[in-house]
Parts: sequence; structure tokens; C-alpha cells
Amino acid sequence: EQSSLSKLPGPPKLPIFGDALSFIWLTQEQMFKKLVQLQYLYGHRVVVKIFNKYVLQLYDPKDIEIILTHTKNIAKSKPYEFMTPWLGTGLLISSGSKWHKRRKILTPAFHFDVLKSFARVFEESSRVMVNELIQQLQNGHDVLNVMPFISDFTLSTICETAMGTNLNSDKIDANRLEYKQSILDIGTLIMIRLTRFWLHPALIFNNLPIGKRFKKCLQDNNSFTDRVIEERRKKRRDTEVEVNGGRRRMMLLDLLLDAESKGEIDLSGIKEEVNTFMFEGHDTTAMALTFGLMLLADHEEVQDLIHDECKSIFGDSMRTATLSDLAEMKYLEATIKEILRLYPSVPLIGRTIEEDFMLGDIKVTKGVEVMLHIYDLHRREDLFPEPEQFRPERFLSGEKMNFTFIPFSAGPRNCIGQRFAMQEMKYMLSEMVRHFKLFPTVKNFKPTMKVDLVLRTDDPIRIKLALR
Ligand code: HEM
Repeated sequence: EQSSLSKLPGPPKLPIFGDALSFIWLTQEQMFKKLVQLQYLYGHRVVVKIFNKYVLQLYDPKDIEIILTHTKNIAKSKPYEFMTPWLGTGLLISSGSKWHKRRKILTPAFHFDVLKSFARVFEESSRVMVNELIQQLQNGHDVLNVMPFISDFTLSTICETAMGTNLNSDKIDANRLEYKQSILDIGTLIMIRLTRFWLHPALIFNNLPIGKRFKKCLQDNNSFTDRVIEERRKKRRDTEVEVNGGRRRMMLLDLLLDAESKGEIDLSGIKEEVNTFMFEGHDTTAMALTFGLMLLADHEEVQDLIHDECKSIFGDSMRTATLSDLAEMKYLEATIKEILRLYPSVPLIGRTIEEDFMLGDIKVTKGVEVMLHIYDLHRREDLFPEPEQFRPERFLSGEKMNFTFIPFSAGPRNCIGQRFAMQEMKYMLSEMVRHFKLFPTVKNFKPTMKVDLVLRTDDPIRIKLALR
């Protein structure tokens, strides 16, 4: 049955192993490079065989549309399994009726009115970050690795909005660094495990030093998220009026705690969702903002256009932005899209096929895995002329991009936090450009990407700042 796939182009295959041996021992950077090369070597539909399993690699919008709009084939692919000791089967990883039920419980947490009520937090957190950077400037540090400042910003906003917990005033603040480090380590360990097939069985992995390190990371991670849950539970008891006030009930963690009292979810269910949202809700936007500031620093003309746009909205006032101000920031919105085209925080997603379907004239059968290459799709020269060039104007015409531009995926399993993320990024980037001029430390810097849980690089992103 799978043999119709064997006719598709792909790397040469060995008996028994297929292509498995060519992925062994690769570093995360080598793996990234290898996956990018596949489409240039073999075209937009590539078949890789890992032992007896076909893994179809797709780079074409029409094929990607067929997969993403399929209402039954919503199960994630094998590599996501290595994340389950950490994220359980929370919204990102679950499938079938569990996924449907959870998505229904959590969707109200991203309602327009709820996002509107978060404006103050996005606003204040952006200001806090800007003030920290001004402080750094005053202390003589004008060249900064911006990543740690940004991830502090996105972590505190996800805690204060979705989780209703204020990081700065709580003792959990001390665990923040440990939490962020644990996510980096978890990513690295999962990637090591992926490229060494003998580490795949849990029984082997868990009993080796690498499995023990993994377990320690999970403990560090959970000690932070458990406290976030506890803090909110306490506050709810203390401030019952606030809970019945209506609006507050819509906060993500409150919805989960409400579902718990109705018997729809248990504590382990709450934990898997809190872990999922704390990670997906801060790391993705942090990486997009980091690459975004790097691109802005390299393109003074783009900064100036954003600044002009802000000036036309705010005049000379340094007042804080409202949601209707944000709606007017059309050029900034196009800039954010262009950032996500070049650096989509989730560069690659995967599905396991549960119901046979046709991909054009090719039958794809149950059990096949499919990888959708968002990063490579966004850099196709025929879809985005001069794809390496950073040009926000591409997104100004308002032309529909359909499945050629999918940083948030699409279809039933698209990103639930998409509007949250856009709003957060608009607040932060507009605040930055209103206060600072950014300069590159290396002109036209192209960081070396690596395969990880989100799009990452080990190269520090250093930017020179000056007050505007
Ligand atoms: C720039 C920021 C972001 C990008 C580029 C992004 C991208 C994505 C993508 C591509 C997916 C599909 C994953 C897959 O199919 O495996 C996804 C799913 C998801 N995202 Fe985001 N995301 C961002 C921000 C956020 C934020 C801020 C939150 C939460 C507040 C969030 C929560 C989630 C969740 C829970 C899912 C799983 C949804 C489901 O399967 O029902 N994301 N995201």
C-alpha cells in the first residue's frame, strides 16, 4: 500500500534501515541544514524512509493545504511523543476527542474581549522592558544580547494574562531562570534522542544518564508551573468576588480550574495544559521578537517607517497605545508578518495519517507520517521573489496568501494563540521603535539555525541601542 510513495523522489535508501543511518549523530545545526537541502535536491514532495516507515516531506502550498484542512487527520507525528513526558497530551499534542474537548474548554480564553482586557498587561510589560534597556544604556551597556530581556517579557506576560499570576511580585520569580534553562535543555535532549534510534524506547532512555538529566529538567520545569497553578488557586479563594465578576472567569487558568470543579478535567490535565501554554505562549513569541529586532536593526528604513506610522497615531505624545491605536499600525503588522515569514517560530510541523487520502494522484495511507516544512515554504523563490530579502511591503497589498504563508499553521489545528501573539508583538515592537534606534553589530547577519522545539540559534543576537 505504501508503495505508491516509494515512487516519489528522495535520498537513496538502504535495505532494512532505509534512510535512518544518514540522520544518526547529526548535530541540531546539521539536521536543520539537511532538512533544508532536501527540497533543493529532490523537489517539493520528498519521501524519506526510516526503517520501514515512510515520512513524506512536503514543501508545496497545495499539498500542505490538503493536509491542514483535513478534518480527521489531526494526529501529531512520532517526534511529538518525546515531548509527552513534559507536556503530557495537552492541547498541542493530544488528538481525537480529547483534543476536541480541550479546544472547546480553552477557546473562550482567546476571545476578542479577553484579549482586549490584556492590553494593560502588554502595555506595562513593554514599558518595564524599555525601562530596563534604558537603565542598561545609562550604565554604559549599549550593545546587548536581547534574547534574555525579551524572554523575561514574554514569560511575565503569559503568566500575568493567561495564568493570572504576577511574576514580579511573587516568590516564583526566583525560579524563572531555572525554568527558562530547563526548556532549552529539554529541547536539546529531545533532539539528541531523536537522532539516536536506540534511545527511542522509554525503558532504555529513562535508565541512561541522558534520561536522568531529562527527568531533572522536567522537575525544574514543573516546580515553576506547579507554583503558578497554586498561586492562582489561592488567589481565587481569596478573591471570590473577582471570580464572579464575569470577565476574570475567562482567563485560561480560571477556565481550567472551573472545569476541574465541574469534573471535566483533573489536576494532571490542568498541569499538562499549563505546561503547554506556558511554553508555547512565551518561547514562540520570544524567538519571533528576537529575530524581529535583529532584522529591524539591520533595516533602518523599516524602523523609520514604523516610527512615522507611530508619529501619525500619537503625535509627539509618549502616551501608551490602546487597541484601536494598534489596529491602525498597518505597516508594523506587515513588518511582523515579514519577520514570521523569514523566521517562523515553529519551522516544521508533523502529522500521522489516520485516514487514507489522495495527494493529487498519490494515495497516502494510514500510518504514514507527514512533515510540513513551513520555514522552507516561506523561502521559496517562486512564491516570494528574492526570498532572503526582508521586505515588509510584500504584505501591504492585502493580497490573500492562503497556504503560502502559514506561520501559525492553518485549519482546525491552527495556533490558538495567534491573535494573542500578534497583539503582544505589536505592543512590544512599537514601544521599542518609539524609544530607541537599533543598529546591527554585524551587518546582514544570518544566524545558523538549529532544529529544536522552536526555531533557535546558538549565535547570540547582539544589537546596539541608542535613545531616539
Ligand atoms: C509568534 C508566535 C507564535 C507562533 C509562530 C505560533 C505557531 C504555532 C503553530 C505553527 C502551531 C501548530 C503546531 C502543530 O501543528 O504542531 C501552533 C499551535 C499552538 N499554539 Fe502557537 N504560535 C505562537 C504563539 C502562541 C501563543 C502566544 C500561544 C498561547 C498563548 C500559543 C499556543 C499554541 C497552542 C496551545 C497550540 C496547539 C493548538 C492545537 O493543537 O489546538 N501559540 N502555534
